[in-house]
Amino acid sequence: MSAGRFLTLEGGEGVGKSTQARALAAALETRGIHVVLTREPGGSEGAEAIRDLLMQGDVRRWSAHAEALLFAAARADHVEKRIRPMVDAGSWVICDRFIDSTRAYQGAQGIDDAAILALHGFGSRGLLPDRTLLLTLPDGEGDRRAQARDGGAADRFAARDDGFHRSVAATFDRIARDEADRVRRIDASGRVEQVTQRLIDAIADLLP
Ligand SMILES: Nc1ncnc2c1ncn2[C@@H]1O[C@H](COP(=O)(O)OP(=O)(O)OP(=O)(O)O)[C@@H](O)[C@H]1O
Ligand SMILES: Cc1cn([C@H]2C[C@H](O)[C@@H](COP(=O)(O)O)O2)c(=O)[nH]c1=O
Repeated sequence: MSAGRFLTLEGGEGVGKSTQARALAAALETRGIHVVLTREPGGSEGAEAIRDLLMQGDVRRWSAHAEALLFAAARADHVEKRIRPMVDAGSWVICDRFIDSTRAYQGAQGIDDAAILALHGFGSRGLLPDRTLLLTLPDGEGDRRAQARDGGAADRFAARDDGFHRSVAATFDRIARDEADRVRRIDASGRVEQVTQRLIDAIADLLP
């Protein structure tokens, strides 16, 4: 049995993470790899229940600190109940968002990066992906795609202002610069199949 792998897709709203997670899963399955597709917040029964708490309601429903704890709790359950067991069993787990989203989004609300990583160390034993694929688009393009998809109905996070989303993008960029071994920036413009090929190129060294 070949080794399991843990891949994450990251980026701002509407850049194509869910579309590419599905396309990458299909491409890997054609190579005979067993793939588990999952997402955050959510991915296990307990984490999906926490997702409902996080995604619904007023923008100010939770304090920034409470929100960071809820994301960490959801991830701890997801990692223990689903991600680690599936990777240990030899599957490739593709997760739509993970710890870097917390660093970017909760970081944009003033939560310190070191505190987020400390919570991750405790809750999820510091699990990091084998590769993180950071999808990038020119400013405003992801928003346009998301609005075309949602018809203007935004969740608690997407509804925040441009300054918030600029801060999210800047943190993703910083993480990609500082952790270049793990994180690859992927141009998400062009046709879906072109973007998928860029993702495959960015994990070529991990393929069996
Ligand atoms: N390469 C592409 N070109 C044009 N449209 C695309 C492309 N990839 C995805 N889309 C469309 O853009 C919209 C957003 O894509 P998707 O839902 O995959 O993004 P996302 O990053 O997962 O969004 P969110 O962060 O809001 O969950 C969808 O309507 C999708 O069909
Ligand atoms: C994992 C994670 C997510 N968020 C935010 C980012 C998005 O606005 C939503 C998730 O919506 P999606 O359509 O499922 O991508 O939640 C966050 O703030 N912190 C996190 O750790």
